[in-house]
Amino acid sequence: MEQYRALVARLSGEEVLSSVERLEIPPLQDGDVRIRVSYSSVNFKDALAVSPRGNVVKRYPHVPGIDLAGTVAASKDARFREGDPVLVTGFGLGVSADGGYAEFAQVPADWVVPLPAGLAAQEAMAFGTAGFTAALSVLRLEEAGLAPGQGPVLVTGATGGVGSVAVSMLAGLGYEVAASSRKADAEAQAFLRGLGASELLPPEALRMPEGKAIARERWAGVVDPVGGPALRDVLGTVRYGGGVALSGFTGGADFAANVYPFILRGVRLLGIDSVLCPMPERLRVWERMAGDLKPAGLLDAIAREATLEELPGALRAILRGEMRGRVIVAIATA
Ligand SMILES: CCC(=O)SCCNC(=O)CCNC(=O)[C@H](O)C(C)(C)COP(=O)(O)OP(=O)(O)OC[C@H]1O[C@@H](n2cnc3c(N)ncnc32)[C@H](O)[C@@H]1OP(=O)(O)O
Ligand SMILES: NC(=O)c1ccc[n+]([C@@H]2O[C@H](COP(=O)([O-])OP(=O)(O)OC[C@H]3O[C@@H](n4cnc5c(N)ncnc54)[C@H](O)[C@@H]3O)[C@@H](O)[C@H]2O)c1
Repeated sequence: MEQYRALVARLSGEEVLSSVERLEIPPLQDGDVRIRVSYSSVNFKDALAVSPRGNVVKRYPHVPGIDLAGTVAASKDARFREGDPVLVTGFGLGVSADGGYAEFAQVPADWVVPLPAGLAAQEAMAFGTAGFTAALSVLRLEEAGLAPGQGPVLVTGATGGVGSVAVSMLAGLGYEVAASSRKADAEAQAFLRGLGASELLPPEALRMPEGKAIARERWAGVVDPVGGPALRDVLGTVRYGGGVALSGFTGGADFAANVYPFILRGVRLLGIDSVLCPMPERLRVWERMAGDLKPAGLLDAIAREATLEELPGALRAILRGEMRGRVIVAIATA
């Protein structure tokens, strides 16, 4: 029986411990595709998947990794053939099913996206779920009427995965980008300027004046992977008719808001879900990511590589809010 290397997360008392192990390739079920993984990536959700109270994974041992890119090694679905370059993000990958931190993965064909022309596997994983979420946020804002020239677009959590890709995509499309980050060091500032942000703001600068229910209009649109209580202030400063694409909760899951931005300015709160995004839209988003949404410095400026062995450290760092840009995982086949 052929073996493959994978990062395996196991419950040990109250802790989840991860290490690289050799596993046996299971038989391929009807309707499934076996993928030889070349790259994966690191997302906030991957860190939750190896956290005992992360609420993402229900059973261990488990192979995490919500993203993968590679080639089809075997297929029991007529849509895919051996050698096809493909990618998978979301659905149950790395959550209900073993994920991309492995040399091989087996998934339902319904989860598989053909790698779009113009995108290498490495680039697809420099995007990964975070980049897909940034792209979906931009698309939803465009659908709500956002266009360059309307005023600054705010990106929160701007040095993180979703945030940094969003800054880069928006700047590339010609938007004026204001980047909000807790990281005030020179390196983080240079990183954000390099991605195309023209204004840098600490989270405190987004607060509405004390006692105000709504404040001066500032943002033509907002990409918000941070969420939490600060969302009230963000909503209160969106320009007439603008949208807020809300994707994350690094700042908290709960927020209190009032009705004024919605009923006085027609502000729209746009929920962003990358996980179950239906396949026709998923394919459209990836086409845009291989085209006009692909940042010039995707691999050089935003992403850096890690090995399977380096993953536990990278997962701890993202949970502590220390991530800058994207980490792609190079999966070497033995
Ligand atoms: C890609 C980036 C990310 O997605 S990062 C987000 C990672 N977090 C998760 O996946 C959330 C995991 N779920 C949870 O933490 C809890 O279920 C939350 C959402 C807090 C709700 O808890 P609680 O109020 O106790 O309700 P519950 O667990 O009984 O669920 C209520 C209904 O909601 C559903 N639900 C749960 N999780 C998800 C999910 N990830 N996607 C879609 N639906 C979800 C449950 O299935 C349940 O619905 P039903 O009763 O089964 O119909
Ligand atoms: N809705 C979706 O489909 C979807 C998809 C991808 C990510 N997400 C969510 O988006 C968020 C970001 O994911 P990521 O992979 O980019 O993570 P990341 O760690 O790369 O980025 C998160 C950023 O938020 C910052 N941050 C953390 N706590 C903060 C706080 N209290 N205030 C302000 N900034 C704070 C961090 O410093 C970091 O820069 C997560 O909550 C994740 O679950 C959702």
